[in-house]
Amino acid sequence: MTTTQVTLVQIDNYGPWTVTPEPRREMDLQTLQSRLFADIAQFVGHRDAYVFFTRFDNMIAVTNGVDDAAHAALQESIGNRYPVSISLGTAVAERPVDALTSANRRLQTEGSAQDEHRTEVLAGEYLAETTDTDLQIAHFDVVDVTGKYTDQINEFDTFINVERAYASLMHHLREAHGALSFFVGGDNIISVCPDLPERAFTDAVSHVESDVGVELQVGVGTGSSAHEAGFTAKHALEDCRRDGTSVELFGAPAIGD
Ligand SMILES: Nc1nc2c(ncn2[C@@H]2O[C@H](COP(=O)(O)OP(=O)(O)OP(=O)(O)O)[C@@H](O)[C@H]2O)c(=O)[nH]1
Repeated sequence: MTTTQVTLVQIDNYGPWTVTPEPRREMDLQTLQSRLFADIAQFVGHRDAYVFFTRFDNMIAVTNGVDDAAHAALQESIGNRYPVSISLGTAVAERPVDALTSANRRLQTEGSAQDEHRTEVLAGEYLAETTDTDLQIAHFDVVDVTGKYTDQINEFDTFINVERAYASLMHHLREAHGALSFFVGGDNIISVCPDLPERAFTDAVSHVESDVGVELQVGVGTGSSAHEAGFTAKHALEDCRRDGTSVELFGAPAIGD
């Protein structure tokens, strides 16, 4: 059984800030958002956690093994260095979407994302201990994106194909299994999953191919932290590339072995 600790990162009262005293230059907002993401990624990455940029004003992190003191330190450091502050809600559940919903609710019950008095909320629960099977992470990518898209058609049309595959996959895994999937650049999608069998990934790949005509491959890993699960998933994806298979589970014997 998986146990996912999710942290919702929300910039406090960001909407009003972006237009006060008048609308701010868009590239200044983009710079702030991407630097904030980079800072948070570096902070949690050093603790073997993952963070995904999602909408940038809200980011979703998988923080198994990261305790309340570390969350408080991150919040304090951002507050000291940025013109905005962040609130953090954390929760633990078997299914990633359930952990996120609980984490989110902790902030929602404290007030609105656009309430100037609701700032630097730090509310949550943290895993007391971790085990090697707490997290299952799947790393998907498009089979031969370079040959089929990048070297053939213009960048925007390549982007449309990758985004359509992402939309199809994220909906399918969210509805069927309560998994959370994130586009992470290039042709890569990382899914934080509950404990799923190989069949679920075969079905997901088939679903995307029949839905939007994009062929995916996926490596699946497990671990006590997002880094550990994600890193084994990357190795499993290398097995797909080497063997021409569409699904590989790290450590599972290959069919025919
Ligand atoms: N975030 C992330 N991006 C990656 C990773 N590996 C590759 N990419 C991105 O994906 C793009 C395409 O690389 P590949 O997936 O290796 O290329 P491909 O042509 O699809 O080749 P195959 O995956 O072997 O079918 C690269 O330009 C990178 O932007 C990774 O591990 N993480």
